[in-house]
Amino acid sequence: MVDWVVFDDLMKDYTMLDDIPVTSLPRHDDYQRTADWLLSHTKQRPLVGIICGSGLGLLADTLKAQDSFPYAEIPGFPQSTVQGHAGRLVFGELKGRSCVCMQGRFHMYEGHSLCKTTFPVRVFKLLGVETLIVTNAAGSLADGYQPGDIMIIKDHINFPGLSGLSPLNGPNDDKFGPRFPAMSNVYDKDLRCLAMDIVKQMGLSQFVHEGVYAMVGGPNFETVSEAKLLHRLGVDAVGMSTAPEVLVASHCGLRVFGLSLITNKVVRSYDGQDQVNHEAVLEVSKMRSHSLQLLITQLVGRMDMNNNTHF
Ligand SMILES: O=P(O)(O)O[C@H]1O[C@H](CO)[C@@H](O)[C@H]1O
Ligand SMILES: Nc1nc2[nH]cnc2c(=O)[nH]1
Repeated sequence: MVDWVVFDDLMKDYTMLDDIPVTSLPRHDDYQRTADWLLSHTKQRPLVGIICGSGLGLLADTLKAQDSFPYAEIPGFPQSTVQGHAGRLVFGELKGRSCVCMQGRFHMYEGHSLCKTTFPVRVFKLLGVETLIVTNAAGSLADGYQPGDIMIIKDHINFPGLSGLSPLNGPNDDKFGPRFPAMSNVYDKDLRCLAMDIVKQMGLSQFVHEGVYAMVGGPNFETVSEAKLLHRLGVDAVGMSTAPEVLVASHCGLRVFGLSLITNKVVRSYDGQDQVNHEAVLEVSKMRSHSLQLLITQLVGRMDMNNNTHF
């Protein structure tokens, strides 16, 4: 079984790809062992995997016929340390469709290596999941966005990735996917169109946008100059997660859909008094998570199954 303590300790000392201790990277067997344990503890056979962002874990509570496992009980699973991330894997049904839901995700700023933050995604793949839905809490840079709005993620800018921090670093495991995966169509267009259709029917068009998410490393929020830079680059919303999970999902052939709940405006002026903080992020997430839950439930109910063009 992968020894995260030893691995993370080693990773602290290795910044160059050449120096990554290859024997410490999780191997296919490590992911498989966790997936086999889960499959032997639940009758659910999920086709949809959902990752809940900060304060958005209530979605998992709406699953029917639940089996749930604290992360601490799952062999090989990392532990979450952030407030608003309960740390449970919940299996169950949404609209009669079998799903598995992470009530709490892992972030790079917690000190996890990126392959650890994305470990569950490959486990999902081995459970039989075809589609990954990622959600997050994010700050907005786009002019028309308000706290409480929802952004369907059209594309992302992965700042850690652009500077060489990728969960796909190290030897490629061809059993999961190719050495050089394309990312130009990573957020599935059909699912984005279906979501927009559902949004119209729910009468939510005024509050829902489609835009570009940027991942930064965190854990600090942005300086004014960083916020101005992100805005100039065409970023609509910024957070500290999601991109690594999406990379790993797409690499192993999962179809991906992503939603950001806008919890705050990123401060772009030196004159304002506003200061973002995690408690405010959680408060807005909880307040508006119901619409996001309804949207995801409808989407799961209406999406094509066994129709994953990535296979
Ligand atoms: O991306 P999620 O996990 O939703 O959380 C977001 O909210 C936290 C900051 O309040 C950061 O972790 C940021 O990434
Ligand atoms: N980086 C970043 N992450 C967030 N998560 C929620 N809000 C924010 C924000 O304003 N900036």
